Amino acid sequence: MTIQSAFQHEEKRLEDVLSHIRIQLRAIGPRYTGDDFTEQMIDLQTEQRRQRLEVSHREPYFGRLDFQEDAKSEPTPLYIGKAGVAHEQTNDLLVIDWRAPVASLFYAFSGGEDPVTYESPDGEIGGTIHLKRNLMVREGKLDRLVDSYVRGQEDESVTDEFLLYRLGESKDNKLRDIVSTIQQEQDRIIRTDKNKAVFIQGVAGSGKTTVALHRLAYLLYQYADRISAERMVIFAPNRMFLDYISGVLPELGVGDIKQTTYTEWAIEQLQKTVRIDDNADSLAYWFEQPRKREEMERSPGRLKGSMLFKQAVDAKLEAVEATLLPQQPFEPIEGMVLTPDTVQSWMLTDESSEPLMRRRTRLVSRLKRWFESEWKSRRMTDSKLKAKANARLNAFSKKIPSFTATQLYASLMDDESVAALLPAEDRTSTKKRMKQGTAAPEDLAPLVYIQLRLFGSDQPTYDHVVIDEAQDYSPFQLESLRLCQRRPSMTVLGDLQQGIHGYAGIHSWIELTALFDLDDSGYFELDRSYRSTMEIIEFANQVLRGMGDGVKPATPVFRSGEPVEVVSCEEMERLRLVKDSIQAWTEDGAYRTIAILGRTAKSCEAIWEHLTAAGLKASLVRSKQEAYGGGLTVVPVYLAKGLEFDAVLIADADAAYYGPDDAKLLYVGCTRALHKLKLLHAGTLTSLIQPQD
Ligand SMILES: Nc1ncnc2c1ncn2[C@@H]1O[C@H](COP(=O)(O)OP(=O)(O)OP(=O)(O)O)[C@@H](O)[C@H]1O
Repeated sequence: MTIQSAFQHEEKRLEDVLSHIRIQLRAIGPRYTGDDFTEQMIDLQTEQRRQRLEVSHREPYFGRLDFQEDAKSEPTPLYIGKAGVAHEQTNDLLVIDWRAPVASLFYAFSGGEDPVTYESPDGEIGGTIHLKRNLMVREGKLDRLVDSYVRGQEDESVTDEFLLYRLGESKDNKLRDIVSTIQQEQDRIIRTDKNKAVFIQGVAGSGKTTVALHRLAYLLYQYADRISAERMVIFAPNRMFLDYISGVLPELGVGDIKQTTYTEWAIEQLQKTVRIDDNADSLAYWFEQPRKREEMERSPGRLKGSMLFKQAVDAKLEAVEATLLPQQPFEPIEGMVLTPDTVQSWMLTDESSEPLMRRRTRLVSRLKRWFESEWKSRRMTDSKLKAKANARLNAFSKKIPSFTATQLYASLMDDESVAALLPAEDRTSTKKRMKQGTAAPEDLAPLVYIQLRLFGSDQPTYDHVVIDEAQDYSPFQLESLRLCQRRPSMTVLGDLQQGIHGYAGIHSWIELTALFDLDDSGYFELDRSYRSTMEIIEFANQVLRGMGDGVKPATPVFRSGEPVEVVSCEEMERLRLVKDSIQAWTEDGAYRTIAILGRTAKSCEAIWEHLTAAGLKASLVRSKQEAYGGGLTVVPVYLAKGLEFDAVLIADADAAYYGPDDAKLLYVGCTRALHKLKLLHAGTLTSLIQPQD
């Protein structure tokens, strides 16, 4: 079949499917407006179905796979889309949901005539693949058709033409779904079992964030009867990043997943009993001035985030529990006695896995009930005696101390074990913060952990937790999140090579993976980078080498673009050259998103003022920014992590701004660019970049 006739054939088939979708849309009646609750619920579901069908009507599918099952005599074409569509009468599948087991063949297939298999609910199914076709449908019209594999043709491997086409597109201000081009190594992660803590180490641009979001959509489909979106949570580094990724899940038909930052979540868990210390702007502290590696190693974030510190907290909690109950008997009136052993046994048998303070409350109520029943059974009536007994009961209850998380944490600072771990000034300032009701970022994990161990949470446990940029998390933070799950079900992703928050995060994945049993966890690496052109990736890999031995360079997809430019200038010319470059790029019109990355917030402000004075419409990103609007943005390099832009200009690649310890930061900056990267430097070029010929 020629490409032309294949195109016509697919157009006809598309029209046929669309007509079925229209029939189904027409069959949905008007919306229910009455008061009946059941009807309202049914209406909600119908409305969701209508929305899904409308999306399908615009783009019903993106791929076709001709699969011949072993027992069958000929291949069946399977059309794969974002949502399944069944024939309204026969129930035959016109479109298969991308998350269905058979669709895994579409992603896993790498060419060749060898038999393939997939896991269906009824067991393994084998067969052969005859065709893998990518179809681009926009607003119900077939735009593009690419056969990436045709059985029997000379080149038997799957080609990347369609992927390259997608990667070459320019981006707007939101991350997008990749269902039509998910790669084999990504699909494996997406479809991993629910009951695991999955760790993903991936180079910049390898699709970690995107994969994690697709995994959520997959889990919701695959375990629809066991998990719900309301009991899932995504942790991202800041609000701006959350805004940036906010489009993907709705595109995948998933809503209602809580998206938060660790700080916001922790404050919520602590029921707003603390607020973040305004003086503790750790970003400004660590990034606005050069800081030494050794200082990072001894930082409060590393110390208080460590498992050693958690052990000290655990020991404190155990000591509190061991000494919580008074050693005297409880005797509300003469002769009515409860021995310390009985009180102790009540404390233990009352659901000993329950948080300590809840058990305390339960115990106090039980003492009351016990007294009341003894009083009754002894037929006592003397009201004066009863008042006296109640006073004794209150006095006894008070001897069972109750703590808040902040009180216990503050008192921990006086413990010898902690004195050996934290410097004296840190312990003093921590106590001061607890008194004032404030917390530094590094206090949050221990505080939440103590809170959960003392009081538990008033929220349901999480079915699944996603942690993005997890290299910036401490083991203690992960432990605090583990307390919110019955069994581990997590997707934890990051890149150690972008670990610019070394003062708080991990230096090796073992620090986090070691928290889980081997059977409960999985570890994956993603080495291919999809974001940037080959030239940009090769350039960034060169920066990476500045981190020393053991680094893993990214493997580019074969997408060639312009060479990376490194331009030297005089200091006084810098701002003008930034402006000239940007003007040229905007006039060109090829880029929808452009970023100028400056080393500090201050330098970004100067650039932004200069551009604004020249009449360029740019937005300046600050550390507490909530949204990312796309277009032309000036952003401190340390806030650009996770984002991407069609074109990036690094305004100050000088040796004075990027010292030998700043390789990660510069690497982050370079890898934000999709199609175009330029670096300016005044004076000596940073030693992280080899001078170009
Ligand atoms: N299989 C794919 N098909 C098409 N595009 C892809 C694919 N995988 C990743 N991408 C694109 O690559 C870019 C990088 O993806 P993403 O931001 O998820 O990567 P990341 O690993 O989280 O990056 P970083 O660590 O640098 O923030 C995005 O534009 C994404 O759409």
